[in-house]
Amino acid sequence: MELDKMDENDWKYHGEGNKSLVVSHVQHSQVLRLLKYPTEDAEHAHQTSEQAFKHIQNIVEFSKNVMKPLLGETCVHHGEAVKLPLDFLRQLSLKVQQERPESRCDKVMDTFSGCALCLPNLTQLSACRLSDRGPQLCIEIKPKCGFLPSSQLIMKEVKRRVCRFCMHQHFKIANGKWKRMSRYCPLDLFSGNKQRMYLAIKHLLEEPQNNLKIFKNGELIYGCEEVASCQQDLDALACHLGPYFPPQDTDAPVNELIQAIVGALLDSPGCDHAGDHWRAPPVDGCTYCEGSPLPCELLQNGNHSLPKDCILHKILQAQMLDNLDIEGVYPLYKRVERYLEEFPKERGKLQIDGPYNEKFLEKLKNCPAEDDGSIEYPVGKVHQYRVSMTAKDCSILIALSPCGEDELLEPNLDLQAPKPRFTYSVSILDLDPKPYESISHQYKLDSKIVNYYLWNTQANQNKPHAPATHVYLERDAQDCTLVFQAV
Ligand SMILES: O=P(O)(O)O[C@@H]1[C@@H](OP(=O)(O)O)[C@H](OP(=O)(O)O)[C@H](O)[C@H](OP(=O)(O)O)[C@H]1OP(=O)(O)O
Ligand SMILES: Nc1ncnc2c1ncn2[C@@H]1O[C@H](COP(=O)(O)OP(=O)(O)OP(=O)(O)O)[C@@H](O)[C@H]1O
Repeated sequence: MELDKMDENDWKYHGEGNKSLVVSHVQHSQVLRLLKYPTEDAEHAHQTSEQAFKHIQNIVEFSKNVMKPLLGETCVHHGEAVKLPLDFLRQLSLKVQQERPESRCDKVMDTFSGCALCLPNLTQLSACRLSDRGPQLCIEIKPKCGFLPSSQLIMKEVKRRVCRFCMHQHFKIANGKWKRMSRYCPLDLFSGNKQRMYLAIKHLLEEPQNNLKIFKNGELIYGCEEVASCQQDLDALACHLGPYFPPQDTDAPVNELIQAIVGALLDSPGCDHAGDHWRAPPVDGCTYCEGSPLPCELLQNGNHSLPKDCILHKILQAQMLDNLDIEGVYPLYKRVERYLEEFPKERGKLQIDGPYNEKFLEKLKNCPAEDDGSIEYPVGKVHQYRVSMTAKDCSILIALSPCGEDELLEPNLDLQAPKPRFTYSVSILDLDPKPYESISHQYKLDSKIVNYYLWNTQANQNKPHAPATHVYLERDAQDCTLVFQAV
C-alpha cells in the first residue's frame, strides 16, 4: 500500500460492527478496518494520533500474541497498524456514509487520528490458494457462546439449563433490537453432531440477525445490514448458489451449502495444535440447551464430540477459559479494583491494559488453579475471562471456491462432506481485547438478561392468553426503572 497515493475511489464500503467500519480495496485482496466512536464522544476526537496508533497496535498484539497461540497460526490474521493521510480518510468517510446502515450511524468513523488496521480480505481465499479462480463464496458466522456454565458460583440456576444466546433473544426482541426470534442455538452448532449442526445453520439462514452473512465475490448477498428488519429470501439465495452446484443439484443448493459449511467447520486443515499445551479445564455442564427448538432425542445425542483440531473446538476451548462465569469473576474483579486503589502503580506490572505480549500469555497460563490469596489469582481469572469474552464474540469466515479437476486430489483442500467439490479457507476475525472495565457492564447485563428471560417465560406460562400489552419493571440495583412496554 503506497500511503502517498491513497485514493478513496480505490476503496469501497464492506461492512461494520459496533466498534469498527471496514472498507475493501476494489482490486487487491485487502481491507482497512477503521475504528468508530459515538458522535457525541468528543474525548475520542481529541485523542492524539499516537494514542490511536497505540490502541490499534494493542489490538494487533492481542491477536498475534494471545489469540493466535490459542486458535492457530493459519486462521488468525493479526494485520498491521497503519497511518493514513487525513484527507484520504475524510473523503473515504464521505464516500461510504450513504452505504452505512442507519442503525450503525450512532457512531462515526475515526477521521481524526489517521490510524487504521490493514488486514487481508478474508472473504477471499488466501492468496497462495487463490490464483485465478471461479466465483468465490464466503460465509461469515458469529457463533457466540457454545457451552452452558457449570460453575459452583452461579446463583441463577436457569443458566445451567438455557444458554446465554437463547435467553438474550427474549431481551433483544423486547427492546426492539430484532423483530423476530432466532431459532439458532450455539450449543447445537458446537455439538459436533452433524444433524444438530445442520439444523443450527438452517436456523441461522432462516433468521440471520448479526450471526450470519454470505458474500459472493466480496459482495454481501445474504444477511442483514439493517438491524431491526431482517427478512431474507432463501429462494434468491438458492439462485445465487446455482453456479456453485452441478445442474442435478439445483433443487437443493441451500442444503448443499449447509453440508459444505458443516464439513469446513469440522475439518482440521493443516492440524496445527494451537492451544494444546494449555487446555481450558473441562466444563462438565449440560451439552444441550433447553432453549433450543430441536427435539429432545436429537439434543441428547451429541456431547461436544468436536474433532480436536477443528475451528469450533479451538474457539470453544478459548471460550471455556471462563470457568467461573461472570457471577464468579465479578467479585474477583472487585478485589482487583480494591487492590489497584491501594497500589495504583501496580496496574502496569499486572498488565491490566496490556501490553499483550508473551508475558501476558504467561500470566494467563500460570494463573493459580485455586484462590491462594495472592493478587495473581484474581488478575489471572479476570484476564482469562476477558480472553473468553473475545472468543465468545469472534466470527468465523469460510471462503469457498469451486475446485478445478486437478485439485480434487489434494487431501487438505477438499471438503469431505458431502462431496469434495470446493477448496476453502477458514479464518477467525474480530479478535480485539475486551476492556478490563467491561466486566462491570457484563455483570449487569447478565443479570438483566436472566431476569427478563425468567419474567417473560413465566409471564407466558401463567397467562397464555394474557393481553398483548405488558410492562416489565427492572428492579436491579436500588432503582426501579420502566424498561419495556411491549405491545
Ligand atoms: O454482550 P453481547 O453478547 O450482546 O455481545 C455484543 C455484541 O452483541 P450481539 O449480542 O452479538 O448482537 C455486539 O454486536 P452488535 O453490535 O450487536 O452487532 C458487539 O460485538 C459487542 O462487542 P463490542 O462491545 O463492540 O466489543 C458485544 O459485546 P461484548 O459482550 O462481547 O463486549
Ligand atoms: N479481514 C476482513 N476481511 C473481510 N471482511 C472483514 C474483515 N474484517 C472485518 N470484516 C467484515 O467487517 C465486518 C465488521 O468487522 P468486525 O466484526 O471486526 O467489526 P466490529 O465492530 O469489531 O464488530 P462487533 O460488533 O462484533 O464488535 C465483519 O462482520 C466482516 O463482515
